[in-house]
Amino acid sequence: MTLAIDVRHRQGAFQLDASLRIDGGLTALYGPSGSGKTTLINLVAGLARPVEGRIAFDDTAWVDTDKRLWVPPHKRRIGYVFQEGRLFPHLTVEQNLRYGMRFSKQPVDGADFGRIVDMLSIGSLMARRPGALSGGEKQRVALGRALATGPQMLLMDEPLSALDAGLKTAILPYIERVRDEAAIPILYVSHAIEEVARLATGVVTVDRGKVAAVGATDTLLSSLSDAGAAMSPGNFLHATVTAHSPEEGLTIAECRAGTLYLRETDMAVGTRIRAFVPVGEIVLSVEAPHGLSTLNRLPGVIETVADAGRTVIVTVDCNGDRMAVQLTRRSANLLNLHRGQPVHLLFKAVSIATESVFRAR
Ligand SMILES: Nc1ncnc2c1ncn2[C@@H]1O[C@H](COP(=O)(O)OP(=O)(O)OP(=O)(O)O)[C@@H](O)[C@H]1O
Repeated sequence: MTLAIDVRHRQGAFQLDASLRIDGGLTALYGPSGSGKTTLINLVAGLARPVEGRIAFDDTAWVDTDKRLWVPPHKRRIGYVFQEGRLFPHLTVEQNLRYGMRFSKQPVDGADFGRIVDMLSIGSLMARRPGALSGGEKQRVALGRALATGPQMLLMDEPLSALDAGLKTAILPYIERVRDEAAIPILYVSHAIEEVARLATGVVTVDRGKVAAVGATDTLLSSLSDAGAAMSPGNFLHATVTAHSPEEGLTIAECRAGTLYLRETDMAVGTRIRAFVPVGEIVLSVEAPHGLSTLNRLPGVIETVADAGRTVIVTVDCNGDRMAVQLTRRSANLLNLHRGQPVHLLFKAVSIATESVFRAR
């Protein structure tokens, strides 16, 4: 499946000019506040009409201003999950789940309904009303309600931003399951880099109403480091869990760059993981570190030193793992950093969020 978007739109002083193609998997729309992410998915959903342009899902055009073609939202077969669940407070979970199905042209059948309920572990909540659900449970039900309509595409607009860190971590595996099992494309708006790093198979970055970059998650989030600080991008390290130290609350893993010390996870020894290390969390040292509490110490050699506005982005080859580090210009000047220089990259185990360490796909 392919969603092809080529639109121009105006909202007050804001102009959106976007042209992109999205294939299957979970595509994150990522960018600063006010960049136009919600506007873009509202255009896809049919909640707004572009001033000019075309949006097509495979061979079906949903909007084509040249041909005066407009398919209303309910005929696009899109499931929509918002920041706050927007469940009907007076209906039970089951009634909420079945509500959308009544208005859908192709709701799921009984077997698929059961699969959705199992996939999201909401079977035990069926008789409750939304007021008796936690924030994370509400979002799982909202996701279930969207899936039960039998959508051909799912739009999720910052679905986790109202949840605290613990609830967020708890719901991420469910979104991964939907991504991997529901086999429909998902367009997912977020400005939380860890969420994008973990969930997205592809990323579209949006900046001031324009598509800035499109690419596979690992490649794109790593290369964003060259684009500047505003996005707070980071590095993916691929590693294998080698041990746990429950008394210290640590999980230990090996990657090409060296040994990683992470907050304790429940991933078994031997599990292949990806850890997302934000550029801003890394300290660069030109000498072997002594007397520091920092557990993660990866040796490497500087590859590039590049200006990024008021800061400097340094890329370091750590035995084949390429890591980007963000420094102030003053630090870079004081250390006289240059290509080929041996350095050490340091970061604390606790600076890597639990949700930033996940199973490799
Ligand atoms: N109805 C409207 N009338 C005029 N301007 C609007 C309207 N709705 C949104 N805007 C403006 O359009 C721009 C894009 O908004 P949009 O909600 O798409 O951004 P966003 O990237 O989703 O931001 P956030 O991450 O904060 O949700 C913003 O500058 C916003 O102020």
